[in-house]
Amino acid sequence: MTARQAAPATRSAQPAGTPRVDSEVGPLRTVLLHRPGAELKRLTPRNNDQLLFDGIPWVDRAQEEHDAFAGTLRSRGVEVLLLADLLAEALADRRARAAGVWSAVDERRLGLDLADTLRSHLTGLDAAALAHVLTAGMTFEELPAAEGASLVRRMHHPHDFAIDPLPNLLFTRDSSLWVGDRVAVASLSMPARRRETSLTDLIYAYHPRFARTDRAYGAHSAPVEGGDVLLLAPGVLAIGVGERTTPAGAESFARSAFTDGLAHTVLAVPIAQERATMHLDTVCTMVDRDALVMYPAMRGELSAYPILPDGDGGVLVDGPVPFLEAAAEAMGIERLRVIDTGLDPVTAEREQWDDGNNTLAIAPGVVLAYERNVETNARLEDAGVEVLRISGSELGSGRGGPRCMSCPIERAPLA
Ligand SMILES: NC(=O)NCCC[C@H](N)C(=O)O
Repeated sequence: MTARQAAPATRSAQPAGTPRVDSEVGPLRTVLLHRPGAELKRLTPRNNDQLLFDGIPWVDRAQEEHDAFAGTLRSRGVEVLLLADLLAEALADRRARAAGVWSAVDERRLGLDLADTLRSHLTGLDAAALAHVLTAGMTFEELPAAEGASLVRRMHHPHDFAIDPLPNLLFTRDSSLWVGDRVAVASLSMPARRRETSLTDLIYAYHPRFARTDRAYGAHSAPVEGGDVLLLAPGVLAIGVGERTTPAGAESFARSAFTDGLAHTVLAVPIAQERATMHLDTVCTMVDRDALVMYPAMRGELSAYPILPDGDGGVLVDGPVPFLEAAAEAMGIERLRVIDTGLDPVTAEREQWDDGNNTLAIAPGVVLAYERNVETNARLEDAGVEVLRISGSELGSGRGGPRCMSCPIERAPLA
C-alpha cells in the first residue's frame, strides 16, 4: 500500500453529533471553549509574564467579549461546549475526582504533610468546588486551617500559589486537538500550562459524552501543542515546530497519526522560536478549502519537511521544500492560495501580534476574527471571505485569537 492509499476512510456515513474533525474549514458543528473566570483574577504584574499573559486583563470585560464570541458561534448554528461545565460534569465520577486531586497537588512544592492535608481537603469537595480549585488554583492563605502549621505553610507568602491557576485554559486550542474521530491530549511545553492537560485528559476520560472516544498520540510525551497543528485537508497535517512543538513532537505525532490511519502526509514547518510566532496558527490559518491568510513576512519564507509513513511502522523524512508547494501537492490541489493582504510591514507586524492571522473558520470562506485587525480583515473581505468580527481588547492580552480560543470537536465533511 502506498502512503497516499493510507488516507483516512471517507465519512459519508458519519451522523451529525459524532465528534470528528478532518479539516480546518468544514462547517463547524461543535466547539469547545473556556469562558475565562476566576483564574484570570490571579494575574498580577508580578506573575503575568510567568503565566504567559502580556497584561492584566479586565476580567468582567474579558467575559463579555468571550460571551459575544460564543454568541456569534451559536448564531451560526455552532454548538458551544464550555470547558468548566464539562469538567464539573466529569468530576461527578469519583475516579475523576481522585485523578483531579492527584494531578493538582504537588508534593515537591508542598512537602508530604501539607500535600496529604490538601489532598484530603480536596477529596471532600463537591464536583463544582473541586472544578473551581482545579482551574483557579489555590493560594497558601486559602488552604484549610490546620493545627501545628508546617514549615512550608509558615515560610510561604500567603499569596503564593499552593496550586497554580490556569489562566491559559482560555486557549482551548492548545491542550487537546481532534484529528479524524480521535482526540489527542497535547503535551504542553511551558510549565505554566502543563497542568491544563490533566483537565482535558479527565474530561475525555470521564465525561459521558466522550465515553467512546479513542485517543490519538496516546502515551506520547514529546511536546506537541494544538496551535501548531493545522488540518490542511483530510489526511494532511501541517505541524509548526518552534517555541512549543519540538522536532521530536512533530515526528512522533506523525508516526502515531500514520499508525492510527489519521493521516497520509505530515508537513513539519519550522517557525521562529519567538513569542510573536509561538504557534503555527499565529502565522497562518486556513480561511477556505484552498486558501490561507498568512503574515506577509512569512510568505515565501515557510518551508516544510514532508513526513510520510515508510510502510513498516516508521517514517520517511524529506526536505526542506517550500511549504506552499508541498502542501498543495499533499492536498492534491494545484495551488494553495495565500490571501494577499499586501500590508506595509509595520501594520502587518502590529496586526500579526494582535492575532490578525489567527482566524477561526466556521465554513469554507467564513471566519471569525478580532475586529481590531482592521486592515487584515478588509483584505480578507476584498478576497471574498466573510469576516465575523469579535472584540478582543481584553481577551487578546493572553496573546491568542479566535482559533487559539477554540477546539473544534465536530466539523461537517467538506463536500
Ligand atoms: N494557539 C495559540 O497561539 N494559542 C495562544 C496561547 C497563548 C498563551 N498565553 C500561551 O502563551 O501559551
